[in-house]
Amino acid sequence: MIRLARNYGSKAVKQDFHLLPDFKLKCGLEIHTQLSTQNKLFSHSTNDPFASANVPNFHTSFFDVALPGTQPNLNLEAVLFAVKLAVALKSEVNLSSQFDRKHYFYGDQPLGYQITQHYNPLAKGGSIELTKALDGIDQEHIKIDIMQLQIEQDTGKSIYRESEHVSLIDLNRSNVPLIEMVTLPNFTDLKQIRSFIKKYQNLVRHLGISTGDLETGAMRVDVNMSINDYCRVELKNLPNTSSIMNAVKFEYKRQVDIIRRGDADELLSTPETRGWTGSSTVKLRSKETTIDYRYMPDPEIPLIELSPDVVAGVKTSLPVLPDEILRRLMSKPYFLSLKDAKILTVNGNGRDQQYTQSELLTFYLDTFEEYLAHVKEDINPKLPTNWIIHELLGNLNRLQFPLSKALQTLTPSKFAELLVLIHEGTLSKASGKLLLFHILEGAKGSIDLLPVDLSALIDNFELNAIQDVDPEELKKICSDILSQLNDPKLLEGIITGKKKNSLKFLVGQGMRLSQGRVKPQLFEQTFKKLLKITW
Ligand SMILES: Nc1ncnc2c1ncn2[C@@H]1O[C@H](COP(=O)(O)OP(=O)(O)OP(=O)(O)O)[C@@H](O)[C@H]1O
Ligand SMILES: [Mg+2]
Ligand SMILES: [Mg+2]
Repeated sequence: MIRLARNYGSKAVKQDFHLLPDFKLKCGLEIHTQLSTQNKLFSHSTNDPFASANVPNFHTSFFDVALPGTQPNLNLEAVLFAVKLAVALKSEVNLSSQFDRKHYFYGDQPLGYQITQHYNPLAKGGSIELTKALDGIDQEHIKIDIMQLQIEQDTGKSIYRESEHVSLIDLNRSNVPLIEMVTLPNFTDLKQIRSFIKKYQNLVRHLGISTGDLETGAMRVDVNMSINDYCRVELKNLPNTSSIMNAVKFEYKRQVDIIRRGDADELLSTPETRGWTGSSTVKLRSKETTIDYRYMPDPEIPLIELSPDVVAGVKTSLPVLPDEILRRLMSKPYFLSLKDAKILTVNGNGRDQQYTQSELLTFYLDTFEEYLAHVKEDINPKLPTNWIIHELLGNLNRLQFPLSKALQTLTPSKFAELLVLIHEGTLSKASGKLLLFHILEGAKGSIDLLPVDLSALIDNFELNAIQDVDPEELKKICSDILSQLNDPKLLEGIITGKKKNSLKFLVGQGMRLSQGRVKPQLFEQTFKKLLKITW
C-alpha cells in the first residue's frame, strides 16, 4: 500500500470551472469516520487519537500493538454508534453481521491485516436527501443512495523524517473505531458533493458519534469519479473540503483531455487510485495490480447479533434530525431565515466557538417560549433571533466567555425579560446593548453566578426609557440640534425630501444627547413638525 504524506496546503490556482455537457460526471463517495467512543474498537485502551499526538504510542494495549497471543474484544459502544448512524440514514440494519480480515502488510498495521466488514456489513441501503431550499444545490431535490455502512479499525500512523532517514510509527490511532460509509455513484456535480459532505459531517456531529473534523482526519473522504462511463478513478488523501473540490476539478479536466485526445481506451479502461498533491492528482496504483487482500471471516470475533428491540430502541431515542429542526425553525412561530436557522443547527468543530449547537438551540427555544408567553399575539420573531444570534453570540465571542456559564446568570427567563423590556419600549435598543455587555462582562469575572436582577440594574444605571417625555423639552433639544447644525444644504435636502435618509442623522444626534433613553420615533416626529416636513 502506497501512501502520500498529507498535504494540508492546497495550492491549486483558482480558475473558472464548468462541467461540459458532453462529458458527464459520475461520482460516488467513500467516507471513513472515526467514532468518538471512550475506548478503542477491540481493546480497552482510551480512544484518543489526537490529544496526545506529542506522546506517541501512549494509548495502546497489547492488542493494539499486535502482541502475539492477544485477542480482540468488541466494544459495544462502537456498535451502538454505528446503529445510530444507520438508523438516521434509514439504512437497513443487518441483525447478524460479521468481521473479516483484510490482509496487507504495512508498518503501521502490525497485525498484518485490518479487521473490517467485507462479506456481511452492519447495514445496507439508506439515503441522504439534498434540496435546493436547505442545501443550496442546483436541482430542487435529489437523493443520494447509500450502499452500505461497515465498522472497521483504523491503522496506526507512519511519520517520515526524510532528513534523518527514519520512518516512525505511532500506534495511538491503531484500532480506533471507524465507520466506512459508501454511496452509490449518484453525484453529477460538485455542489452536490460539497453539500453531501457538509450534511454528513453535521449529522455525525449532531448524533454525537464523531467530531467529524476533516482537518484532523477524524473524517476522510475518498472520491470515486468517472466520465461518460469510462472506468472510475478513486481519489485519496484529500485533507479538507477545498482539496476535495480542487482534486475533483483537476481530475475532471484531466479525464476530459484524455477522452478528447482519443486516449481513453488506453488510459481510462482500468480503474486506478490517485492521490492529491495539493495541486494535481498523481497515480498511486492501478486497481488491476491491487494486492489480493485474501479476505476471510475473522475466527476470533463472534457475529454481531442484534435483537430487533435494540434497533427499535435506537430509533425511538434518536434526536430530531437537523433537516427537521431547520424546517421547524423556518416556520411559525419562529420564521427564521435559512442562514439564522443554520447558525442554530449546523455544528461547528466546537474548538473555536463559545457554545455547542444543542446548548444554543435549547437556549433559543426556551427563551423564545418565555418571550412568547409574555407578548402573546404581539410577537416580533426577529427580536429573539437578533438578540441571541447576533448580540449575545457576538458578545460571547468578544469576551471569550462560554454560553454554558453565561446562562447561569442570564437564564432563558431573564433573557426573555430583557427582550420583553425592549419589546415594550421600556428599554431602548442602545440601553439593552449596554446592559447585555455589562452583565456578561461582570459574569465573566465572577465565580458564583446567580440569575441577574434586571430591574435593579436598570434603576442603578438609570437606563429606563423615558416614557413621558415632555414635548416642550423634546422640542427644545431638537431646536438646539438644528441651530447648531450649520448645514443649510443638508436641511434643504431633508425638507424637500431629496435626502430623506439624512433625517436619521438628526435623530441620531437626539439619541446621543438623550443617551438612548428616548424613542427614535419621537425625535423623528418632533423634527418633522419643527421643519414642517410634509413627506
Ligand atoms: N462508474 C463509476 N463512477 C464513479 N464512481 C463509481 C463508479 N462505480 C462505482 N463507483 C463508486 O466507487 C465506490 C466503490 O467503493 P467500494 O468501497 O465499494 O469499493 P473499493 O473502492 O474498491 O474498495 P476500498 O474500500 O478498498 O477502497 C463507491 O462509492 C461507488 O459509488
Ligand atoms: Mg475505495
Ligand atoms: Mg471502500
